Amino acid sequence: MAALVTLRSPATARNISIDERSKKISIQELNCHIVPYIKIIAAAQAAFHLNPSNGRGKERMTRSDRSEMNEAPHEYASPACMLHEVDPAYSGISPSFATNADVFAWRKTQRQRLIDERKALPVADREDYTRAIANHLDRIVTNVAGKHVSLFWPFLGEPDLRGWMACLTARGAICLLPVVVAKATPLLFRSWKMGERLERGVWNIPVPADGKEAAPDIVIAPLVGFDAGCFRLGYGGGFFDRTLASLGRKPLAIGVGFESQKIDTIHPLAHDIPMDVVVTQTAVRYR
Ligand SMILES: Nc1nc2c(c(=O)[nH]1)N(C=O)[C@@H](CNc1ccc(C(=O)N[C@@H](CCC(=O)O)C(=O)O)cc1)CN2
Ligand SMILES: Nc1ncnc2c1ncn2[C@@H]1O[C@H](COP(=O)(O)OP(=O)(O)OP(=O)(O)O)[C@@H](O)[C@H]1O
Repeated sequence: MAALVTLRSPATARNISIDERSKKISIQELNCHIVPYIKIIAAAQAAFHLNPSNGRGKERMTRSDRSEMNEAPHEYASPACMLHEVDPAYSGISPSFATNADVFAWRKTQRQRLIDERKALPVADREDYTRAIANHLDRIVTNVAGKHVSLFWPFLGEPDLRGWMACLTARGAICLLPVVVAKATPLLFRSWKMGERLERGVWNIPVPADGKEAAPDIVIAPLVGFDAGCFRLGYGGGFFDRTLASLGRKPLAIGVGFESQKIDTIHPLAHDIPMDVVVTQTAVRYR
């Protein structure tokens, strides 16, 4: 089957014919101003179930494709009615779930599994992995004198970076610990160094009793899970997302965890803020 699409520009008419069997497009009289027409060709391809990437499977358009075409990166040609033909990632909606509530239910199961697996790590392995994480962090978190660096008091098998925190303090950093003020509100951060008084916070996590409140320049956030996009799964309170969203000056966000906590995707939702870097015992992943 062949179809003829006539395109009109102010200057002249162009004819584009599409042969569905041979999957070829021929363009007559197209000797200048090609770029505006490429979008229309792609729309026509989609309408005829042709491959928009010129024989390269279902790949998304790459940056070099776009610059070859001298086209703004946000412009895609397929009409909305053909969305089912397009890579589901285009729509920004997780393809595996119908509603956000389904994603939250899935996350709850994943959290439990990941926390159980983390708690089951042999202590000696956890210590080795934590040392490796601290070594990676040493190469990322440099020039800390006078900087506010937020860490965490470990629980449920998280890496224990308190030793590393003492090294940061010795290098002139002001280390902070997060404080839960109330459900569904951003965290506060209070300064703390070894020897200073702690009190019981929510979920019995120790928090600084007398520390000075400050905003972090660098946030080191423990991970329950993470994915290749550096999206983070936490304990389900939404605390770090709310905090990162509310801070006036965005800090460098570093997620830390063990390699076994990597999952294919956390099925990111609109509120999820990715980490700038995720550090495990074996890898440093930049977003
Ligand atoms: N060591 C450490 N300290 C931290 C954090 C952290 O992740 N690690 N936080 C990072 O934010 C804050 C505490 N966040 C928490 C959030 C939720 C739950 C929790 O157990 N929540 C629910 C279950 C949620 C669900 O799955 O529906 C519960 O109450 O049972 C615990 C801590 C501040 N301090
Ligand atoms: N910036 C925000 N504004 C409003 N609600 C938010 C925001 N960030 C997260 N939430 C809500 O918090 C809840 C938990 O979110 P999510 O599953 O992402 O938690 P989490 O990242 O695992 O937890 P945490 O950050 O405490 O470790 C969700 O209901 C989510 O909609």
